[in-house]
Amino acid sequence: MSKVLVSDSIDQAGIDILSQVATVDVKTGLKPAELIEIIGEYDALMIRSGTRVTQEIIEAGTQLKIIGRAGVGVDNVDVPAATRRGIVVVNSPEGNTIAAAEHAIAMILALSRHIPDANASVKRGAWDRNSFIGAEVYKKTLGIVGLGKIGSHVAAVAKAMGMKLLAYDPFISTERAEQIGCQLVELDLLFQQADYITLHIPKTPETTHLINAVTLAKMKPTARIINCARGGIIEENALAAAIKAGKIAGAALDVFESEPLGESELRSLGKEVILTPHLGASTTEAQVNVAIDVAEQIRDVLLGLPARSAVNIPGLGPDVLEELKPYMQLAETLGNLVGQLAGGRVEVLNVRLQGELATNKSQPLVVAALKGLLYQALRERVNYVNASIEAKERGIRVIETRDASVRDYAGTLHLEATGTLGTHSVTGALLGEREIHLTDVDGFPINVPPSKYMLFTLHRDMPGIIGKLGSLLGSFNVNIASMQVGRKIVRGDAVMALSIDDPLPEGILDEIIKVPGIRDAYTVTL
Ligand SMILES: NC(=O)c1ccc[n+]([C@@H]2O[C@H](COP(=O)([O-])OP(=O)(O)OC[C@H]3O[C@@H](n4cnc5c(N)ncnc54)[C@H](O)[C@@H]3O)[C@@H](O)[C@H]2O)c1
Ligand SMILES: O=C(O)CC[C@@H](O)C(=O)O
Repeated sequence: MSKVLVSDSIDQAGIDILSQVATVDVKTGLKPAELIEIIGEYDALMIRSGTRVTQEIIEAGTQLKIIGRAGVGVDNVDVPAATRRGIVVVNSPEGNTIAAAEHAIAMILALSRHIPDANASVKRGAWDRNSFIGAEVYKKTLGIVGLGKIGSHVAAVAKAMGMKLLAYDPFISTERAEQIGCQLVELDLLFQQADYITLHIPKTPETTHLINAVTLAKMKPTARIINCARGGIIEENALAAAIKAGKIAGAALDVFESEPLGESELRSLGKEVILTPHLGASTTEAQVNVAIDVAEQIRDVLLGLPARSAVNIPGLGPDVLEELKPYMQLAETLGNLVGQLAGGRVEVLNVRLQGELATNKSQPLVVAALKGLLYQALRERVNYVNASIEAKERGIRVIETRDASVRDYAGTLHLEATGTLGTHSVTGALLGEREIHLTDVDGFPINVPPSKYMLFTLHRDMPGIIGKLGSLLGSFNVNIASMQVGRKIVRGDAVMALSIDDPLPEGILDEIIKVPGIRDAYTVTL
């Protein structure tokens, strides 16, 4: 049975799902060294934001197949390191959207009405109504930086509160922003006009320290900043200094450059600053959502099924996957076949996607073809996650072409591998939407379903050659299941494709190429 380590607290609903297929150990609060020591026993790791999955941990996780992040951000996982090791990284892109958006709204209101400090003063026994005069949000301008899932929900709620909405997001259209009720503006204008600025962007090199001394100086002295996105988007010392100097009115932060928050100027500030310990996703509903979402994906991957929200398998969303599944199998089989025909080190793989495959949605087929191509070298170590990287590291150049015109099939895939021992090509298609057929080998038309053990010959089309090959195989006790010859002209060059019941015994290939008329022979195991 597989073993799953859960190293941050997650909802029981997730544990129940994992327990269907694995032994689940919940060990929270592990130090990095403790995690490194035990991770080698586990097939899957499930985390929230508390565990930093570094390259060292990934390398120690020799059995790891999947890392599941019960939440959106995967910035606490070294995704490139996981990708190189062929480990799928999955998240829950939508499970905590509402929770995080509502936390941002709560921060806006709490900041405007000084709720945390007013509450604390009453609990201390005071009845001070003069120190907590607030501000209304009605008719104020909210600047939303990042109009994705969370930013859009914040917009909807803020609109209902009567706020005017400005947004900055270079990756969404003006029409989309208008649908959400936002005016899309440049970042500087948003900084200059907003009474509240709320951040809903990922932390990337471009967004790191987006809020700094220079950008803070552009804001109104009455502006308040809310960050429920990621620590590090705001330069915290510059923010504290701006608030102290009265350059802006306040800030509410849920996330910090370093978590847990250590020594910080922000802690010393008064009611103009609200700090929460990364609670954006901490609702019962969101925790159930993300735990189920991610546990289901871990369960599926451990059962050999694909994950629906893998962050490191390009273009393999659930719809695409469903549609492409039979073609993925075709691509993998053809990759494996052409890799074995090519023999030595492959340097260039030409992938031609034809007919209905000539769309951008077919990108995962190239990955599947590479996975097949590298299977002989890497066996189970190659998968959809690392196939492209492994190919690149081996210097395999992939050339992709698309051709919408195709005659006999809805879609065909043609692979041509050029390597140290020459060039070989195969073409395949699906029959009845699922059954794989080889339709061409090295330019010779054939029509055979691939089988586990196959023999291909390149020979001269002449009387008696099929009989001679049949007798030779018979003398080695090799049973032929099917045989087909593909030729372009009568008595010219031809290809023979044989399905055989067992692997070809050692040494027989040398005998086969001694048969007059046979120029080459290749055996493959698929
Ligand atoms: N506090 C929490 O507990 C909590 C919970 C959930 C999500 N989050 C964080 O909230 C953030 C938003 O999450 P989401 O689910 O809405 O993500 P999302 O991918 O749906 O939206 C992010 C948006 O940011 C935009 N964007 C990217 N780079 C940008 C840039 N340089 N400038 C402006 N816009 C840019 C993208 O176009 C996208 O529309 C993420 O950082 C996520 O990790 C925090
Ligand atoms: O695990 C958490 O509670 C935080 C989650 C949040 O930051 C996310 O990115 O989804």
